[in-house]
Amino acid sequence: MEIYKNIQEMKSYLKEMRKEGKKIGFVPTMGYLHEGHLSLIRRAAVENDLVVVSIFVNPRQFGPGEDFERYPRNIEQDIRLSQEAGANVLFIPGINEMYPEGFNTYVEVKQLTETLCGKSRPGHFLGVTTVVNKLFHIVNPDRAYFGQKDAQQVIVIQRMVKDLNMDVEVVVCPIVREADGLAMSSRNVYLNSEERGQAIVLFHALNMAKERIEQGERDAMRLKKQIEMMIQQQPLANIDYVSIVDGENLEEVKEINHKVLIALAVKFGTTRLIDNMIVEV
Ligand SMILES: Nc1ncnc2c1ncn2[C@@H]1O[C@H](COP(=O)(O)OP(=O)(O)OP(=O)(O)O)[C@@H](O)[C@H]1O
Ligand SMILES: CC(C)(CO)[C@@H](O)C(=O)[O-]
Ligand code: BAL
Repeated sequence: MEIYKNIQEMKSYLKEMRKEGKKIGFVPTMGYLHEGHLSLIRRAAVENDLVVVSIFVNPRQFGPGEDFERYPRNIEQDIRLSQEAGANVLFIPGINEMYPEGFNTYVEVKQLTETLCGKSRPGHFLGVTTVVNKLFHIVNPDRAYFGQKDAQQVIVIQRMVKDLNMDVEVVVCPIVREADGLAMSSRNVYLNSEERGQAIVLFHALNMAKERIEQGERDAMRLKKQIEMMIQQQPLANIDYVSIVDGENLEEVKEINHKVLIALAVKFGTTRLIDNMIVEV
C-alpha cells in the first residue's frame, strides 16, 4: 500500500494510475477505523481498480468546545485495517498541508445545512464541504463512498456535486451496527459502560417509529413525541434533536405520506451520537 502525506506527490502518482486507465474509488474518513469505514473500503475495492482512503481529522468541521483535540486516533491500526480491507493508497495529510498559511476559500451548501446537525453544529457543514471539495480535487475520484450514518452529510455532498458539476459518483453505503444495534462510530469509545448500555435506545426508538409507521401512523408530531419519550426514559440521555423530515430536501414533515428520514442526535454524558432510519410509505 502506498502512503502519502504530501498532496503533490499523491497527485502525481494518481495521475499515472489514471493514465493506465485505472478507475479510482475514494473513501474519505477521519480515521480510527471501524467496520463502518471498512464496509465502504471493501465496496470501493469491488467497484474500482484503485482505492484511495484519506485519514484527516479536519479541524474546520469542529466547533469551539467540540472534541477535535480528543478525537480518537490510531494511525498504525488504521494502516493495517485499511490495507486488509483493500485500500491501495492512504492519504494522511497534516493540517498545514491541507490548510497552509493564507488559506481562505470555502465551499458552502445553503439551506440543507441549516437544519438538523447544521443547527446544533454551526459551521460544521461548511468545514465538511470545504474539505471534501479539496479532497475531491486532490484525488479526482470516479466514485466516492459515504455512509448513510451521516445522512445529512450525504445529502449535502450530493447537492454540492450536482451544483458544481463535479465528475464524481457519490455512492451511499448502509449503516453498519454493533451486534445489539448501536450504529458504529469512532466516538463510541468515549462511552462508559452505563452510557453504552443506554445508547441502544436510539436504535430501539428508530425501530419503534418504523413499526408505528408500518402500522399506519401518519402524524409526524405525535410520532416524534413518542420517540422522544422513549429516549428520555434513559436517565443519561440528553436529546439534541429528533426530526422527521423529507428524505430528499430535509424539510420537516407534518404528515408521513412519502419517503421520510427519521434523524436524531442524542448526548450520553459528553458524547453526542447520531443515528437515522429511512422509512418509505
Ligand atoms: N456505522 C457506520 N456505517 C456506515 N458508514 C459509516 C459508519 N460510521 C461512519 N461511517 C462513514 O464513514 C465515513 C467516515 O466517517 P467518520 O470518519 O466521521 O467516522 P465516524 O465513525 O462516523 O465518526 P464519528 O461518528 O465520530 O463522526 C463517513 O462517510 C461516515 O458516514
Ligand atoms: C467526510 C469527512 C471525512 C470530511 O472530513 C467527515 O465528515 C466524515 O468522516 O464523515
Ligand atoms: N462523520 C461526521 C464527522 C464529524 O462528526 O465531524
